[in-house]
Amino acid sequence: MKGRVLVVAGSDSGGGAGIQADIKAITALGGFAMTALTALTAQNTVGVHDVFAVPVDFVMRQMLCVLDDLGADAFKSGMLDRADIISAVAGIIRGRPGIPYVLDPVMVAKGGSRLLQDNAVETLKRDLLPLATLLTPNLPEAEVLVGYPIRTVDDMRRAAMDLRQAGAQAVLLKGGHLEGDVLTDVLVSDSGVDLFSGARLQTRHTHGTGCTLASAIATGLAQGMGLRDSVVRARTYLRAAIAAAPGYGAGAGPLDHGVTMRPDGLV
Ligand SMILES: Nc1ncnc2c1ncn2[C@@H]1O[C@H](COP(=O)(O)OP(=O)(O)O)[C@@H](O)[C@H]1O
Ligand SMILES: Cc1ncc(COP(=O)(O)O)c(N)n1
Repeated sequence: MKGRVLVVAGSDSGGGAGIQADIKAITALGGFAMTALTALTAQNTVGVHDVFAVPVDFVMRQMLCVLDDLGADAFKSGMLDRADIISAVAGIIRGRPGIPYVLDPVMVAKGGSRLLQDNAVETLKRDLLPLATLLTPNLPEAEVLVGYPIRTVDDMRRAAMDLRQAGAQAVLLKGGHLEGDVLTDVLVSDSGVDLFSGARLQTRHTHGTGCTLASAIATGLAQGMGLRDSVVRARTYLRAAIAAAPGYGAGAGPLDHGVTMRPDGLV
């Protein structure tokens, strides 16, 4: 069974987002997670308190070691921190065109800390966007990438189409940051436009939702599922994990990534 996902992202010591969320989500959906760390954050549910950068050569070492030996069925990237890391990661992914790649353009943590340097956005657009099988921006990230405000689902549809024009093969623009009781994610791919809507779960425990969703989708692609089916399963898993959130911490708490492993947790 295929299902090896190589994740390039940062560590969240609080266990709710970043590499920790990625490993948990991939495992919960039956995949095999491998990792290349770009940065370590001292982080909890309240915010990012410190960042320790990993040198770019060591990020590449981690990726190449894994690829030379274990191999991968999908790539997923999250916090890339700096422009030099983005260019290096792009070089490695570009050399393996058959492997699907989910690009989560992480820029700012929920608490407001920057997880990508300002000068790195242009590099991300130029080097990584054209390699993405799927780009998964949230609303603020999509605004930075397209350069105009996004206030409605129609705006989301337009922005997702523009980002596809900019080079991503498909775009899932996530609507969690839009006000309202109903949340809509917009998928634009070569099959057209798909809207996924659902009731907003009333909770403050949404730390790591973006990381979790992108890794869950990458797992589906690694396992040989189609893009739409991967998105549908990932959203079902994400909702179950949000609904079962344990409520840890004083801020935006983590999800229950292990929900699929409980007798009553169905995906
Ligand atoms: N309260 C919620 N209830 C249900 N789904 C949510 C909730 N908050 C976020 N989501 C879903 O989680 C995913 C990521 O959310 P979003 O907040 O848009 O991105 P990010 O976590 O990257 O900031 C999206 O699929 C969104 O629809
Ligand atoms: C290391 C790391 N990577 C990504 C996120 C974004 O997650 P979120 O937007 O859900 O806070 C984070 N907080 N920390």
